[in-house]
Amino acid sequence: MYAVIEGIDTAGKSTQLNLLKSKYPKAIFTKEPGGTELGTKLRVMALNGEAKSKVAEMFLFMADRAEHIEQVIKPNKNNTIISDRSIISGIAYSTQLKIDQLIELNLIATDNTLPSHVILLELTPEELKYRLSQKENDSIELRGIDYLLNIQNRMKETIKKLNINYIFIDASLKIEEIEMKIEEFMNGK
Ligand SMILES: Nc1ncnc2c1ncn2[C@@H]1O[C@H](COP(=O)(O)OP(=O)(O)OP(=O)(O)O)[C@@H](O)[C@H]1O
Ligand SMILES: Cc1cn([C@H]2C[C@H](O)[C@@H](COP(=O)(O)O)O2)c(=O)[nH]c1=O
Repeated sequence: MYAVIEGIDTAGKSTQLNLLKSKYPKAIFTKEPGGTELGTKLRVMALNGEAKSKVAEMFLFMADRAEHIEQVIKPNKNNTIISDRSIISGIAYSTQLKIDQLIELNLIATDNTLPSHVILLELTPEELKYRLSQKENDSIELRGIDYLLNIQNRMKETIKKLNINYIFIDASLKIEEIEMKIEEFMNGK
């Protein structure tokens, strides 16, 4: 199983991943960007806003994704892999290109590898506004609520287009309720 937790910034991905770690002690937990040695450097460059060109920024994330697939996903294909973000974020956050073009480019980066299970934590505008106000925002979060809600819509569209097994969960539910829904989904219920 290659399961990914997706959602815009502050959706609650890390919170749920921490809970999954105790339920799946043998699973490989990984993330994009930054799941490899090269990816750690690319993550800093991408999130510090070093690229002035949006296309250059997109390719930094895509280079991270290609390395992650080769170094982490493919070698562990017979294990349970649970990743914080994936190709879905890659496509959704690259707003300068059309989703169909981005699917083609990203499938080159992933050598046609796709997650088997996608869990999308979906935020309401009110909850997103509140959660962003509670933390220091990085260069992407500083783009604001409308930008992030558009990304969330693009994530949903991308997941449907890629025809992957998915669940959309209301991120405002209680942490334990979300945890239960994720467990049921991963157990195929
Ligand atoms: N179900 C929930 N209800 C209320 N608050 C929550 C819930 N889940 C997470 N939070 C809180 O929302 C904030 C963001 O959560 P978290 O760091 O898990 O999100 P994230 O998706 O990993 O964020 P990022 O993408 O920015 O790293 C944290 O303060 C966390 O405690
Ligand atoms: C994979 C990917 C991510 N992003 C953005 C999304 C977030 O704002 C950051 C990652 O930070 P987090 O701590 O993992 O939430 O990067 C992006 O713009 N493009 C991508 O491909």
